[in-house]
Amino acid sequence: MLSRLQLGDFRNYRQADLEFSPSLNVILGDNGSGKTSLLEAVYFIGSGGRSFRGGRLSRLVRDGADAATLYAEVLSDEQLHRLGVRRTPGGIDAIKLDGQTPKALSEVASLLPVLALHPTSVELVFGASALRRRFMDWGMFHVEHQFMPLWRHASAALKQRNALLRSGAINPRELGFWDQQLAESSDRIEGLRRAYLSALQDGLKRVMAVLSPELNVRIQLQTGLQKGETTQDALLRLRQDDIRRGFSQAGFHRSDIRIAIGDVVARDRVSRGQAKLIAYGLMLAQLPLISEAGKVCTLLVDDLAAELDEEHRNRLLGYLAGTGHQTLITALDEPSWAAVVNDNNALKTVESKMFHVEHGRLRPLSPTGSE
Ligand SMILES: Nc1ncnc2c1ncn2[C@@H]1O[C@H](COP(=O)(O)OP(=O)(O)OP(=O)(O)O)[C@@H](O)[C@H]1O
Repeated sequence: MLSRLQLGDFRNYRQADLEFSPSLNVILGDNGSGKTSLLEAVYFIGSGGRSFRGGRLSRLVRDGADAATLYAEVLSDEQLHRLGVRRTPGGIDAIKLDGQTPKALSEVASLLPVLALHPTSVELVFGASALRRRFMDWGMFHVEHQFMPLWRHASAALKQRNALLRSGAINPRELGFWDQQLAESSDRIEGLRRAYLSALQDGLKRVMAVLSPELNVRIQLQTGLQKGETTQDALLRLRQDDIRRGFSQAGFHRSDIRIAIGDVVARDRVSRGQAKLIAYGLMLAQLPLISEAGKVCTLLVDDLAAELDEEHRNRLLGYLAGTGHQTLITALDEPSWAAVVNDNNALKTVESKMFHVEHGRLRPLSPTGSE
């Protein structure tokens, strides 16, 4: 979990220094004050340098500054780690973890599992399959030791096979070799994903019973293979077409999660508000699995009220209050947050810290709201 964060020239922050609560942290501020940017900074560290909002990453650097700097103290496995990152508009140009220089920020992503619950999370239901693959692979990266080496091996095999397909001079024995490498590693990844989704389905049932009991959400791995077919069979079946197209159409990189309400695919059935509850439910269902792996997640919750009616918002807040994971949540001002707490008994007993942000300047508030 995140203990401390210092920002320099990140978005509209010149300088900020915050010490977080291990449970609930409420970030208050008007529109455009810098709430989302703060969550974005945390996400940047935990996701290996990504942002959860669209747009160019070069914009993370404050206008007119040369580089953004982030320093984080992260508690993982009861050890405090110190991480420093510098990002210029061109990319990350320096990383230090406990005095050492890792090759990439993604190498330290396992220290800080972050999940961002924000308005565009609905894309998990409505968007492209790549988002759902990234979603399940994120969970497996954190809970399944075998996953990352397997994924690297499969990615290397896919790259080699695609390069060969495009080379114009295909040696059938070489192609057969990469078929086998890609097929074997894909089948093993799919096996792990299937087991992961099955565990997730159990958790999802419990979360949805709180968030939205009327939605009977079912998830299932879709491999794109025909009935009884192995990945090796599919690669052979699609070989000529793969050669024509110059890429591999079967393998771990083509899987998807089928999200259904009863028997109907969710994207054809649900409203945006319902899709948001399903997406949040899927993310929150990962938390018990993260806990079982001995890790604590940092949840970034932005613009919670958007598209949710009061009842569902309160159900969600009630659930968030009891996860046992660290949460950073945004709200407009103290009266609106006080009203939320007033409606939600579970929030009253959670140990929390509040911060106020105005034009990129942050200050902590005492629990009563006065400075
Ligand atoms: N590179 C940058 N340099 C300076 N300011 C920036 C940069 N990128 C974004 N901003 C500004 O930072 C401000 C904070 O944006 P942010 O999205 O964090 O606000 P917010 O508090 O989440 O607002 P809302 O409540 O409307 O969602 C905005 O005014 C935005 O224009």
